[in-house]
Amino acid sequence: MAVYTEVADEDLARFVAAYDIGRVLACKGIAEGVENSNFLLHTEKGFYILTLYEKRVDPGDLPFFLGLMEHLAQGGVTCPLPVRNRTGAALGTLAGRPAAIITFLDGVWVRRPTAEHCGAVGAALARFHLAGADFALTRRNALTVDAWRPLYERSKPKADTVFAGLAGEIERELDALEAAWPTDLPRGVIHADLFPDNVFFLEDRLSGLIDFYFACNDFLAYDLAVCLNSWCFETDGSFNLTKGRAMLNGYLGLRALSDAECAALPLLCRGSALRFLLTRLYDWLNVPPGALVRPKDPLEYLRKLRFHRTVADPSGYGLDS
Ligand SMILES: Nc1ncnc2c1ncn2[C@@H]1O[C@H](COP(=O)(O)OP(=O)(O)OP(=O)(O)O)[C@@H](O)[C@H]1O
Ligand SMILES: N[C@@H](CCO)C(=O)O
Repeated sequence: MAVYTEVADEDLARFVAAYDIGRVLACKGIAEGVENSNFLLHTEKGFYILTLYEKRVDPGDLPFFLGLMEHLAQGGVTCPLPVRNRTGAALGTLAGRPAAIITFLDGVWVRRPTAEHCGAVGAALARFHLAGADFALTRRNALTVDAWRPLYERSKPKADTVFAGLAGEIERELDALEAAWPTDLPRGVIHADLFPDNVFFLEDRLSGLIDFYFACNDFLAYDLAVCLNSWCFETDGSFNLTKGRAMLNGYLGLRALSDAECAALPLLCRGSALRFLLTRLYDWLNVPPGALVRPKDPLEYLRKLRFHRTVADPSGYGLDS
C-alpha cells in the first residue's frame, strides 16, 4: 500500500460515523505497498484498515473483491473481512475515492522466507483455490497475456532509460509469450499477487492472507508461478530449488497438478515475471508527485524472467517427476 490521497479529519469522522465502530482515535498512513491508499485506523472499538482504491482498481470490481474475502473466510481461509456500515454497505466514498474499512489481521510478513514458509504458502494457495471454487462472482484477469502489450506500449518510449536494451528484450518476450500462452489449463479464482508482503505469519505459523485486489479468474497454475517468482528467489538473483520444492509440495498436498499444468510451469513463470516487470516499469516511470510511495524495482523481474527462459521443464523448480 501507499498513500496517494490525503483524507481530511472531518471527512474521516463523517465516514466512520456511518459504522458501528466508535469514534476515530487515530488514523495513520501506511507507506508499504504501491497500489491503493491505506491507513491504520484506530477507533474506540479497535484497529482497522481503511483503504481508498486508486488507479488500478475498477470500482465495478469491488463487490468481487469484498465478496471474495467473505466467501474465503467462510471456506476456512484466514483473511480480513470487510466491515459493513449500519445500512449494510461494505463500500462507500471518501475523499472522492471508493473506500472500505476491513478488519485488522494480526501477524507480520516475513522479509527472509525460509523453505518452511514457502511450504506453508503453497498449502495456503491450494486452500485458497479450493475455497474459491464455488465463489459465484467472476472477474477476468485484467493483467494477463492480452493486456501486457498495451501496458508495455505506455512505457515503451522511456523503457531504455531504465535499462539499455530493455525495450527490445520485452518485445521479443511478448512475441514469444503471445504465441505460446496456454488456453486450456484448469481455471478458477486466483489471488494473482500472493507476494511475501501479502502473507502474514505469527511465530512462523501462517496467520492469514491479505490484499485481494488483483484476484480474478485465470489458470490456477499461474498463481503458483506468481508465488514461485515472489518467494523462491534469493537476493543474489538465484532460484532456490529447496524453496521451490517446498512450495510445490505444500500445494500438491492439497491439490494435484495435471501433466499439462506441470509442463506449462516454465511458461507461466515467464508470463508472471513479465507481468510484474511491466507494472513495475510503468510505476517506476510514473510516480505521482507528492505521493507517499516507494516504487518497486522492475529489473528484479527482468532477472527472474531471464532465469525462466533457461528452465526446460518443471524439475527446474523442484517438481519431482
Ligand atoms: N487487514 C490487514 N491487517 C493488518 N495489516 C494490513 C491489512 N491490510 C494491509 N495491511 C498493512 O498494509 C500493508 C500493505 O498492504 P497491501 O499489501 O494490501 O497494499 P497494496 O498497496 O495492495 O500493496 P501491494 O499490492 O504492493 O502488495 C501490509 O504490508 C500491512 O502492513
Ligand atoms: N506485488 C506487486 C505489487 C502489486 O502489483 C509487486 O511487487 O510488483
